Amino acid sequence: MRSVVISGPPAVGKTTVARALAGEFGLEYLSGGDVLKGIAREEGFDSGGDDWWDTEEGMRFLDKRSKNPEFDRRVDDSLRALFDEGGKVITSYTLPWLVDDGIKIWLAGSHENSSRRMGSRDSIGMAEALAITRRRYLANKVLYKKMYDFEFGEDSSIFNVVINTDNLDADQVIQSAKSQVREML
Ligand SMILES: Nc1ncnc2c1ncn2[C@@H]1O[C@H](COP(=O)(O)OP(=O)(O)OP(=O)(O)O)[C@@H](O)[C@H]1O
Ligand SMILES: Nc1ccn([C@@H]2O[C@H](COP(=O)(O)O)[C@@H](O)[C@H]2O)c(=O)n1
Repeated sequence: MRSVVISGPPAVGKTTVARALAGEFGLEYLSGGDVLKGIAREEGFDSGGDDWWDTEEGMRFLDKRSKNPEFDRRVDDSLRALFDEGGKVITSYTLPWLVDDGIKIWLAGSHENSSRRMGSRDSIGMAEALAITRRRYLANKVLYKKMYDFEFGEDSSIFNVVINTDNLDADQVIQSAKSQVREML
């Protein structure tokens, strides 16, 4: 069975959709974030919890990654090999630009909506969530341009499925993803 990759800006809902697709189609769910957290642990960070990326420690690791692309390269190399085995659903910022086959989903959404979602997931205020969303988005954009020469968030032409999540709740996004993926698996 083909693998599925889900990309999109921070806290747009990638994990939520990936888990739902895994359950619906019997795919194995893997998270780029979890692989990267494993590397953060090797680097001495205490990287637990869904909200870790949005903590001060998570931001420090983001700065470290910005200076050293090797962390991200290790994540991407291992995920690429797993993706090519088939039968996976993977959340990854970068994989859609790095693999040829498979189903590529882009979840679009404004920074404001991402921040609202991050705020309720991580129990932080809107202003702080907005600052974190922008910082994470921009740091990744710069890093991927430098590493792979693509413009994260600006080119949806490589995706098989694009869902604008701004006016949809999580269940509506999931239903849309399921019905489109069902046609392509
Ligand atoms: N369409 C939606 N509308 C409102 N809330 C949503 C929607 N999709 C997901 N959420 C909620 O938003 C929060 C962030 O979702 P999720 O963790 O799936 O995002 P993510 O893109 O995987 O995040 P990250 O980039 O930080 O790994 C969660 O609390 C989730 O329940
Ligand atoms: N090569 C990468 C790097 C990161 N991810 C995803 O990033 C999230 C955390 O990263 P931030 O830079 O935004 O703090 C994490 O949830 C992963 O989804 C990735 O997929 N691939």
